[in-house]
Amino acid sequence: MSNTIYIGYYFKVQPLQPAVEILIAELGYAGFESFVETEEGVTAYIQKEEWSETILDDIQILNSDEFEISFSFEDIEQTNWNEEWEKNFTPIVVDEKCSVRAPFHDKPNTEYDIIIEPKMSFGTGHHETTHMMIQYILNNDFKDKSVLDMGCGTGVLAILAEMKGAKPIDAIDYDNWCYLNSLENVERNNCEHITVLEGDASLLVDKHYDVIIANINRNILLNDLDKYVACLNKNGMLLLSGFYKDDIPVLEAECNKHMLKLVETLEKNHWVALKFLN
Ligand SMILES: C[S@@+](CC[C@H](N)C(=O)[O-])C[C@H]1O[C@@H](n2cnc3c(N)ncnc32)[C@H](O)[C@@H]1O
Repeated sequence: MSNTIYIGYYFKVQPLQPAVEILIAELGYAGFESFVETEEGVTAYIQKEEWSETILDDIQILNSDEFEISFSFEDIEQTNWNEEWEKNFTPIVVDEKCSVRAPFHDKPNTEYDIIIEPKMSFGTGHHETTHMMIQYILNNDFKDKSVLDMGCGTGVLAILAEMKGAKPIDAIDYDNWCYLNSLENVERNNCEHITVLEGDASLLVDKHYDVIIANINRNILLNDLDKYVACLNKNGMLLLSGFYKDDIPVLEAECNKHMLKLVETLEKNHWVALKFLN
């Protein structure tokens, strides 16, 4: 049962802001995958196979004189994850319309109520990129649209798309935990139009979608964009996130090559989300 796959770092930060924001952005670049802001600072998780002893060497803010940052870290056993999660997870509400919560939280008074048991998967709404993608889904028409959620994590975005009337929906993730967790969450939220698939963009053969959502990272998006575009219907919409403001020019240029036009940009704590139309 001691199958360790994550390492948790517990950072104490003083004063908290903007240091926590900057720290999270830098850790994200270094390969850390999920973050929970705490009263003292932030807890950050990285997959053990992405970790090395020098993982914090390039985190500039740790050398800053303006902030005091200390940390400890430990292996997170797979079996401890739920406990960690329950300890740290507070429900989130996006634009007063959509809440993302765990099954043990009280039912909120929002139009959309998503219940997520995230275990190892990214996608609780706490991350800026998930938050902005939720905003895009809330603010766009999904009624009867066919949707691809690429890099689905917990399945949170696919689930909201179904709640907004989309169908059919494919939710794809190459990580086995995310695949299994999305299946669970799809069932938990009584979704009927979502097919969860384990794999990557190579699954996109003979597929066609009105909307493609991909919250992954700069390099994967640049690499797989042509495969997404090949299955985007005419008058389609592409929503991208998982990268920083500085990455916009390169992603926009690549999308423009495929005749996609950038029509909206969202930004939160250095992270961005882009909406393209073809
Ligand atoms: C930033 S998380 C986003 C999760 C969720 N969609 C959200 O918005 O919170 C990125 C997800 O993409 C998955 N992923 C990364 N590279 C991938 C690839 N090449 N193909 C499919 N999934 C990938 C990861 O396993 C992870 O679950």
